[in-house]
Amino acid sequence: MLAVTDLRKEFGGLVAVDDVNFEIGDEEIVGLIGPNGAGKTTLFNSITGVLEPEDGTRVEFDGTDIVALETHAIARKGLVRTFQIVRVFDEMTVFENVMTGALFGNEESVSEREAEERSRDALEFIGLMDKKDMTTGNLPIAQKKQLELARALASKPRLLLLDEIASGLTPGEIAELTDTIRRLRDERGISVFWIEHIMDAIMGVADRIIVLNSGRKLAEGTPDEIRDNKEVIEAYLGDEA
Ligand SMILES: Nc1ncnc2c1ncn2[C@@H]1O[C@H](COP(=O)(O)OP(=O)(O)OP(=O)(O)O)[C@@H](O)[C@H]1O
Repeated sequence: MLAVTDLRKEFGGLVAVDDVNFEIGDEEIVGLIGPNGAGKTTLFNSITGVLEPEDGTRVEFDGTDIVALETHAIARKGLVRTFQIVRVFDEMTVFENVMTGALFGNEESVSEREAEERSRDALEFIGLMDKKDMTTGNLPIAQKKQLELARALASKPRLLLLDEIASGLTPGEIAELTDTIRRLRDERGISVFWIEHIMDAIMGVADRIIVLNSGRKLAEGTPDEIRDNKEVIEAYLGDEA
């Protein structure tokens, strides 16, 4: 579904992402972890059109080169992301927020009625239907994150990029969130590529983990393989020292 080849991004003399290669398949949940400054956010930004990667980088989504495309054009193709800092519109209701995803996230134009149907479906799937008329600014953080997921779902994604969606949540809220993410894959066939610092959140649900360190891919494997990987452990210990 997503094939990234020789992804490179420099800031002045600093190589933030250093010729990284990987693929994400259909109905797969892939975690992206690594110490602070490893290049995770830069990698996400380079895939989603926020940053322009260096020449030689190839990013193919369903066989189409998306490197030169703008963020909204990439989203319309079905590659949708959430942000580390939640970006819902606080002054709108929950339902209005989800409608923005349903109306603007799709390649084909969607009627108001169809958008409303998709929004209702997304809110029901995520479990937020009873909050649909609330002003978003009044929601607690866990529900704002659910709302971000609902809005993304309403735009009919094929691949969802999640940026530290578990941060700031209690263990109970994290368990609920990971359950929702697993259902997105199992029941809706959506692939997930997920940056996360909270290991308990990502290790329990990911099929595969990619580890970045100093811009390079340090390791890739199942959660169990990554937990036992000496180089990965050392990279994290170095981060804490
Ligand atoms: N806009 C920028 N200009 C210059 N340097 C940048 C910019 N954005 C990121 N960097 C640098 O690129 C490197 C990778 O940063 P990035 O934010 O991608 O790491 P990260 O793995 O997401 O870190 P964290 O886990 O702390 O969010 C860091 O050295 C960072 O200082």
